[in-house]
Amino acid sequence: MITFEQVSVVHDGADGPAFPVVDAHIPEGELCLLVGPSGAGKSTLLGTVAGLVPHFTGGTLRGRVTVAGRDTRTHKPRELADVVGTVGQDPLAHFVTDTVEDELAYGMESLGLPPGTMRRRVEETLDLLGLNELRDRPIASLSGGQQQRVAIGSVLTPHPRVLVLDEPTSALDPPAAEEVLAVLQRLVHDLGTTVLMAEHRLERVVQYADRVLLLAPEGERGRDRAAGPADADIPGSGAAGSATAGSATTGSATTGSGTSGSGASGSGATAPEPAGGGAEPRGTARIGDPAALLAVSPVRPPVVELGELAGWDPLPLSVRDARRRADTLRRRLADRPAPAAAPAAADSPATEARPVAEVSRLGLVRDRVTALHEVSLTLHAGRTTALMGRNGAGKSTLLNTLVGMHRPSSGQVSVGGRTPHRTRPAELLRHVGLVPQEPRDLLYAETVARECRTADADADAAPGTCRALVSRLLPGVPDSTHPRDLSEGQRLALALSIVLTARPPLLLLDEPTRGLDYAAKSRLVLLLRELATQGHAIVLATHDVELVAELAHRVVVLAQGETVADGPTDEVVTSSPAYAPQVSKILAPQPWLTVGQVREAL
Ligand SMILES: Nc1ncnc2c1ncn2[C@@H]1O[C@H](COP(=O)(O)OP(=O)(O)OP(=O)(O)O)[C@@H](O)[C@H]1O
Ligand SMILES: Nc1ncnc2c1ncn2[C@@H]1O[C@H](COP(=O)(O)OP(=O)(O)OP(=O)(O)O)[C@@H](O)[C@H]1O
Repeated sequence: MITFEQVSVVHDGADGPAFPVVDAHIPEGELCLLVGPSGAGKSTLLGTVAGLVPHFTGGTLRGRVTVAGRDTRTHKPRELADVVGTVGQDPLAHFVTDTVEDELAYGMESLGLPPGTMRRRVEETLDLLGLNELRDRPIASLSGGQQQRVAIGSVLTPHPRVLVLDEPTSALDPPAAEEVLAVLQRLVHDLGTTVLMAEHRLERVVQYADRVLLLAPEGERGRDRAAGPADADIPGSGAAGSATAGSATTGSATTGSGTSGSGASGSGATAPEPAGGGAEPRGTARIGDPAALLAVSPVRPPVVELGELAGWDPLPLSVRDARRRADTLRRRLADRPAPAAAPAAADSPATEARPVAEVSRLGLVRDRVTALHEVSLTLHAGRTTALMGRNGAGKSTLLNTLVGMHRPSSGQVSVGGRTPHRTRPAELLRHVGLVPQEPRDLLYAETVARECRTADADADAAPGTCRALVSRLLPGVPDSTHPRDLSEGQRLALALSIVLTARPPLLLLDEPTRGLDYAAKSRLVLLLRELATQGHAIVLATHDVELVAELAHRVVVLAQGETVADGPTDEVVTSSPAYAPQVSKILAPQPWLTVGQVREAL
């Protein structure tokens, strides 16, 4: 259904191709997961399928991409719209109407479907994605996750034969992500829809994949692991990876396109070329069986890391697979001391008790929607708090209120002794910094280098401070690129670095791991732990349960604007399967939450 023949793309002004050569076939009725590190070229490759690359983005496309027999170089996106539905990384950029219901109907209207059919599908989709209550709402007033659901719904209603999805669950709460993936699986199984999807949170999606397209040349795994000192702490680093590498290379050596979805099939057997910035593509991408390719992938979910640590062969892809094999590991762990209650930084007694912000009975009404109700919270220096809860629960609203973007409707907010909405921004900057859900909102300059210089100057930091932070979080972010052209993960790394340059005593991060691969996430964890030990208070609004398990001392769960749980991380995350990290689900009732903790205990 989708065929890539010797495909590569060079962006205008780039000194080399955006990804390794892709030569692969994805049969009808399969879900193919596109896997690769941040900046590996996943979005670019997806763009070639919908015709966005090169028609909208410029750049040079080599080779041939066909969808349902149509060449995407000679067919404009509009001429592919009846076959391909696309959800990009930034739903706001793609909305064409103002309200939820209109947006769901828009694609069908353009295709001229009968009104009765449109009506029925809009209703079905509103139910399927839990959007019924929001049907009349202006899209601009929705939370990030609510918008992402609308974007997904709007491509489902025309029933395209091919769906191209770029991180479709990145802003979704864990139960919503499961619901969306179940819907996609039903389309694949019952209607024969073909899905090509990029996603960083492999723990959410890999068990649904019929095959994996790995956008990292052979040998990349070894290089990635050996990269830098920060990588020492990355789960699974070390020599074990090479032991399983053989099984997957066998899988990728056959050519052709199987239709069964079982076993490895595909192409990519040509000898790997050295990676690097030259004009030649960096090796060849591989397509095949998910387990075989994840064994050699530079990015792998915790369940695979745990499987490798325990020596399981084949490696498990789902919690269920892993639980079946976990008896021996549980016995080995049974007499080991439980991990320390706070999984992150060591407490420093000097800073521990000092509150840096106080929220007291905060209420906030926005356009008649109660976004927050009677929320009380004290944030202490040196502590990391995770804010969790379903899409629309009020997490972003709370963070935005702490930086003065909203005036409380009731109650009080105080940050560093100031009332945020009455404090001048330049003054407030010295007390609190926010990395917003959409990092683009922070970026104004023409190049990465200029953003960094401005950040250093604004924060009175030594020249080079911001740039060093960017490189530490995500090596390889180019200096001269316009922030608009960065990959999602690169843009986030830049926005984070800008805020961190000012070293605010209270650091707020709204969904800080969207677009970040596991290695970048591990580096972020190290950096934030370091800041917590130095006495910064950190609040993360996130749906990433694995990040929470690694980092947070405390978890606060919001539901419909109210606090419904507030306690130590291990207690809160294990009390509900929706918030439990993979390791905890596999080893429950034992207390381990992360692969790192298990490795240390063994
Ligand atoms: N229009 C452009 N001009 C120049 N370079 C670009 C452009 N678009 C993307 N790039 C570069 O191409 C590379 C691949 O970007 P892409 O967005 O495809 O990666 P990705 O795998 O989707 O990353 P992420 O996981 O972070 O979303 C990056 O280095 C990015 O900076
Ligand atoms: N401008 C607005 N007008 C009306 N309601 C709004 C507006 N902005 C947000 N809301 C509503 O306030 C509630 C809280 O939104 P908020 O963005 O804080 O949620 P969230 O917990 O961060 O969600 P997500 O996980 O999806 O990012 C939601 O019901 C949202 O639809």
